[in-house]
Amino acid sequence: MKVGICTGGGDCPGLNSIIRAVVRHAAQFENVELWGIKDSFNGLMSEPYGVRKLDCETVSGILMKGGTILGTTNAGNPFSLKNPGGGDPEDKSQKVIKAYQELNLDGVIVIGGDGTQGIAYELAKLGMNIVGVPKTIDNDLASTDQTVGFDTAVEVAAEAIARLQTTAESHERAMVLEVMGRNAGHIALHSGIASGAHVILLPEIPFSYEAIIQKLDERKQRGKHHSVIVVAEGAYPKGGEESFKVSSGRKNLGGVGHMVAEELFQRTNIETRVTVLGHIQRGGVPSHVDRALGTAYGVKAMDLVMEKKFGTIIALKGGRLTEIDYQDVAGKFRPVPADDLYLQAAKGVGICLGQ
Ligand SMILES: Nc1ncnc2c1ncn2[C@@H]1O[C@H](COP(=O)(O)OP(=O)(O)OP(=O)(O)O)[C@@H](O)[C@H]1O
Ligand SMILES: O=P(O)(O)OC[C@H]1O[C@](O)(CO)[C@@H](O)[C@@H]1O
Ligand SMILES: [Mg+2]
Repeated sequence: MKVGICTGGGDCPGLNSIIRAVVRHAAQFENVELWGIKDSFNGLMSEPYGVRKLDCETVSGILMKGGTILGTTNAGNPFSLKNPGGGDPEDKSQKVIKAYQELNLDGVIVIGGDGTQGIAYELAKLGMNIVGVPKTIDNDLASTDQTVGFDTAVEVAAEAIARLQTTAESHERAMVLEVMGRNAGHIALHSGIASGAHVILLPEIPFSYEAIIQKLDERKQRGKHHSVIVVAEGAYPKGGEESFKVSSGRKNLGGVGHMVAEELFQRTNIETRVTVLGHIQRGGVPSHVDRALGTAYGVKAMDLVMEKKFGTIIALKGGRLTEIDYQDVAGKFRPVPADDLYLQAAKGVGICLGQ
């Protein structure tokens, strides 16, 4: 059996633990070859193909290494591939299918978030045998309780909040921390609760400045002249819109932290400062949770390949790994639900959610 493996979308801590587990588990079966595909599906569109054989030696020592040894991209949709020379994007999906056939692959393990899995579903419809593994710091993939990478990102954000608490207190400032997560507030919510943020603003709940100011006033009356405000990059004010910034010609969510800080200063005269945590949330050593979860996902992925259960993506549900049909996941996004356990917890301890 010849099996491909790739990582797609933004990188995250824990990807290498999945790759390592797949390769090590594959070695327990006879006649299984693992082929790493470079940079998501790009390795199947390049000439020559960007593929290399993986064995236990190749994956030795990568368990605690951040990033992905296979490389990745979040700008490589084969169905509408940007033309480096300019002009309209082109559909290169048939090139991927041709490579898959020419390489004699029996299946591909696709490790990715919602974007990558959406592409994988379309490729599966064209005849590729695919098993999906959910990863992303954003934790916004439908049907799974936790994606690989989320735990580490929360850990990093929680540490940042804890550090902002002390400097906020010394200077009696409102410190604003902008965290990642695209249009889902999981990172902001979990890290904010974990490190005692006073205000958490999520994309799921359009915020009002009046509500935030009321919270700061209440704190002032209790003799607390500092606060920490965690803002998810996709958050926006009631009746307003999301904020974007352009990096290397690409429009990404970002900028809401500065907007909130400035508006609060204008309205209250409280001194504010902004920290944009950025890609620090995606780099470095994965947490033990992501390393263990990644290993479990990797083993399950290889088992599904051996059982020929293609067209499925793994999901963690109530502490168990199960497989779900691609069609039940693709195109679905998981924001923080209104009845989320952590949303209730935040409200229960009096954190202002901007309402
Ligand atoms: N709904 C979609 N359907 C098909 N392709 C998509 C969709 N959304 C994004 N893409 C493409 O998927 C690729 C990866 O998407 P994205 O950047 O969203 O990463 P991801 O796999 O969701 O992981 P992460 O969110 O952690 O970065 C990009 O090439 C993007 O153009
Ligand atoms: O690496 P890039 O292209 O700047 O993308 C950043 C985006 O990717 C993520 O880190 C993961 O999806 C988001 O949280 C963030 O909005
Ligand atoms: Mg995504």
